[in-house]
Amino acid sequence: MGIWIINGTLVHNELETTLSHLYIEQGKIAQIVKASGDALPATDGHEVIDAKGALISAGLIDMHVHLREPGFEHKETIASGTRSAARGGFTTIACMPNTRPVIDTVETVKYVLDKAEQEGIVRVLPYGCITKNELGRELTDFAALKAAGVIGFTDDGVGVQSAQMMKDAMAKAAAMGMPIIAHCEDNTLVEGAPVNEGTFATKHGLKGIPNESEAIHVGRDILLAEATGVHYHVCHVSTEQSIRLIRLGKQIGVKVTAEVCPHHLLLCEEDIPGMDANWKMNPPLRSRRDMEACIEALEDGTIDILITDHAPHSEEEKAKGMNLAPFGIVGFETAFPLLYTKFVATGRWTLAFLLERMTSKPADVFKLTSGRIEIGADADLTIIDLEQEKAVDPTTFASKSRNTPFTGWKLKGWPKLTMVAGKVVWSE
Ligand SMILES: NC(=O)N[C@@H](CC(=O)O)C(=O)O
Ligand SMILES: [Zn+2]
Ligand SMILES: [Zn+2]
Repeated sequence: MGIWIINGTLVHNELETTLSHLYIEQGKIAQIVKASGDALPATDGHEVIDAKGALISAGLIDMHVHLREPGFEHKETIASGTRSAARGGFTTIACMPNTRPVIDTVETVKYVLDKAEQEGIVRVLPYGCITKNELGRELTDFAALKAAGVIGFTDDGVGVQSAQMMKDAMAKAAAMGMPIIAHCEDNTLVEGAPVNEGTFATKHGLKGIPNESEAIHVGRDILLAEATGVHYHVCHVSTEQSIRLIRLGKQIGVKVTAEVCPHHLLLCEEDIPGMDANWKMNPPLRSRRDMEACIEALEDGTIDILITDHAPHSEEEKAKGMNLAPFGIVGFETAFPLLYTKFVATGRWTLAFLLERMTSKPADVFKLTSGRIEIGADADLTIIDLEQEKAVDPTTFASKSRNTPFTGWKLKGWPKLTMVAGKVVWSE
C-alpha cells in the first residue's frame, strides 16, 4: 500500500506549474502524474491525501537552528523543536552546537542523534564545534566528530576570535572535505552592546554593535578560505560590508557561501517599537540600507540560502529587557508565511525563487540528497495553503518559546501538512 497525494500544485520552475498527483511508496516518490481534467489515478487500496489545489513543495530545509537540547530544555527540546519545524513546513534541520554541554564530543553527537531518532519528527543534522566548549582555545577532534555524524563545524553563538585558530580549523576541515560555518563577530568591537550601532541605540542611549564587527571576520575568513581551500559558509549575514566581501570572494573563486534570516530581510532598526527584547537578536536588526543590501544579495545569488536561526528563549529570560535578555528569536513557524506574503504575494519574487532558496539550494550547498521532488527521492514534502490568511499567534506555536517580533502580522502561505520519508509527521 502506498499514498497518493492528489490535486497538488507543483512548481517546476519560474514558467511552469502543474496540477499533479504524487504516488509515494516505501517512503519514496514513485510516480508524478500531471492531472488531466477530473480524472484521478487508480487509488484503490492506497491512502489518499487530497491537497485541494494547494502547493506541494519539497520539504523545506533549514540549515541553521537551535534546538537547545541538551542543557536548555526549558527553552526547547528536540521533541518540541522538531514539532515546531514540522509546523513550519521544514523536514530537514541542521542544529547548532551551542547546547550544554556543547556538541564537541562524540558522546554529545550521539546523544543528539539518538534523541532525534527517538523523539524527533523531522530529520536533524547536527553540527559539531570548531573549538572545545566554543572557547576558541583548542580545536575539537574533527575526525571523530565527523565519524559520529556531524555535517560541519561551527562555534555559532560566538565568533572564533583567533585568526590562527580559524586557519588551522579550515585547513583541517578542508583536508576531510567538511565545511566551516562561521558566526562572524569580533568581540573587541562589540563589548556587550545589545542592538545595532545606529538610530535606535542613539535614541535610547544604548551601546551599539557596529557593522564592522561582522564584516571584519567575513573578510578575514574569506582570505583564510582562499589560503586553505575550505568550503566556508557565513552565518546570518546582516551587513552591506559583509555582502561586498562575499561578492568579491565569489568573484575570485573562493568557496564561500552565505545565508540570511527572514528578519534581516523584513525588519530594520527603525522598526523596533521600544525596549522589547523580542526584537533583540544577534546579529541585530541593522539599518534600512543593510536590509535592502541583504535582499539584493539574496536575489543576485551573493547570499545563497534562507535559514531561520530559530533561537528560542523563555519568557522570563526575554523579560529581563533589552540590555540583559539573551539574543535570539524563534523562526520555524513564521518563516515561510513571512517570506511568501512579503516577497512573493507582492510580486517581487517568483514562488520558484523562494522555494529554491529554502529547498534545492540549501541541499546543493550542503550536499544533501533531499530538496527536490523527483522520482526515487525521499518523500519529504510539505503542503502549503497559499491563500488562507491568518495572523501570527505565538500562543499556538509548537515551540516551547514565543519570542518573536512578528506577533499579529497577517500572513498567507501557511503549511498544512508535513511529510518525512512518506510519513505524515504533522497535519493541521
Ligand atoms: N542568533 C541569536 O540571536 N542567538 C543564537 C546564537 C547565534 O545564532 O549566534 C542563540 O543561540 O540564541
Ligand atoms: Zn550566530
Ligand atoms: Zn544561530
